[in-house]
Parts: sequence; structure tokens; C-alpha cells
Amino acid sequence: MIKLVDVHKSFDSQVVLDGLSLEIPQGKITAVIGPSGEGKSVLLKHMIGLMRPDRGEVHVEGDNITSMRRFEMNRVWEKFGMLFQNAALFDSMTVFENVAFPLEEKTRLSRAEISDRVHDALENVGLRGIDRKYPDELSGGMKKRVGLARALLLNPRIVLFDEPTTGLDPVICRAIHQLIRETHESYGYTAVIVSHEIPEIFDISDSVAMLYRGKIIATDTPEGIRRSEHPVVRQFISGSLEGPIQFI
Ligand SMILES: Nc1ncnc2c1ncn2[C@@H]1O[C@H](COP(=O)(O)OP(=O)(O)OP(=O)(O)O)[C@@H](O)[C@H]1O
Repeated sequence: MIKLVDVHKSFDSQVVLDGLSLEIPQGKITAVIGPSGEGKSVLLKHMIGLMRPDRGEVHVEGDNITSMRRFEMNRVWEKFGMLFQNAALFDSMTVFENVAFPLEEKTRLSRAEISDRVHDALENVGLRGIDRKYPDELSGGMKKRVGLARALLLNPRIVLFDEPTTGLDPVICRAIHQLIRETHESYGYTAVIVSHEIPEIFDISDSVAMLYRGKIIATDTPEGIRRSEHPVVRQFISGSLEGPIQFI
């Protein structure tokens, strides 16, 4: 479980997280939704300890990481896989080298073993025969799949997805969602997915948390969120221009 308790985070005078509390259940898929610029990426960075709260606490599977030192964080980071918004592939490396990178950094596996693991990982995300290509030569959907293969390679206990399907067409978007669900079923990781794909993301989520004005204003099953009477949740889900959310 990941637990955030009364987390506050500001950048200069801009308050982004304002007493946010949230529990992410173990082994489930949780979607985090909310208007653009509300702090969803900032929230993910707190979960993985890349950002520290000004106030409040962050716990990861029983460890209080709020002010944990770097050498202790290494042990916590081993639990995480992360798929960043832009897939964060290294442009100067081939697909094979990109996916092999965590294995080379973190394990003492032989070249042959690394090669087998990389090929298996690529096959699991439906990619074959692209080892020697460079990220520039891939479509957006393929890049995300390579990023997913890399994120899952060390069999992480927790995987954070920051907008895994942004900019992809609806069919590829569904394929990536399906892939997340399948890999989640076979690996059993705890997943947190920041997404703007509403209602599509609901189909693969066990629970949904909505971030608004620095706080989690609702957490529920996808069905509960769909039926919510909360005016902000209702407006956001329906995409209506009328309601408490102000668009500038
Ligand atoms: N390192 C930083 N320094 C200063 N401000 C930051 C930093 N990181 C994020 N912010 C600010 O925090 C706010 C929230 O950003 P964040 O990227 O978390 O939003 P988001 O909800 O993920 O948005 P989107 O849905 O558009 O991706 C923004 O106003 C952003 O400018």
C-alpha cells in the first residue's frame, strides 16, 4: 500500500498539494484523474520519492519515505517501475539497449540471459523484430510499449503510469490499456495510472481518485465515481463547461 497523509507541496507561492491524503491499495489498479495542471504528476513524484513534501507524510509498503535518505531510498526504488509521459527512452540507444538498461545496471546477468529477458519482455508487449531500431523510428504507441517493457522488466511491485496513452489514437489507446490489465494480471503489481482517458480508464481500474485544488475530493470504484453526486466530479466526468470547475 502507498499512503499519503496530509501532504502539502508548494512551488514558490503556488500551492499544488494542499493537505492531500490518499491510500493506494496493494495489488490493485488505481486511476488518478483531475483537471490539467492540478498536480497529478507532482503527486506521482511524491509517491516514488522524487519530490519531497513540505509537510505531511508518504509511506510505501510500510516504510515512511518522507525524509528518507538517498541510500535508503535505493531499496525503495527497487520496488518501482515507472512509465513516464513521453516513455523517456534514450534516443541514442536502440530498443534493445533501452530495455536492457535496467538489467545491466541492476543485475549481474550474463549477456545471453539479458538478451533472453529483453526478447521475452518485448514479446510480452507485442513487439518483435524491432531490437535494432532507434526510438525516433518508432510510432508513439510502440514507444509506450517499449517503455512498458522496460518498466516491467525487473518485476516491480509497484508501477506508476503517467498518462500512458496521451497522444495515441483510440484503438492503440485501448490496446495499451489492455496490455496494462494483462501485465497486471500476470505480474500482480500495484498500479497507479494518471489518465485523461475518461471513461476508458475506468474499464481497467479497481478504484478512481480525483484530484482537485490540491486535495483528493473523491475515491471510489469506477461505478461509484460515475454515479457521484459531487458537483466537481460530475462536471469533470461529463466534460461540461457549466459547473464549479473554472476554465480560463
Ligand atoms: N519542479 C517544479 N517546479 C515548479 N513548479 C512545478 C514543478 N513541477 C510541477 N510544477 C507546477 O505544479 C503544477 C502541477 O503540475 P503537474 O504536472 O503535476 O500537473 P498535472 O495535473 O500532471 O497536469 P497535466 O494533466 O496537464 O499533465 C503546475 O502548475 C506546474 O507548473
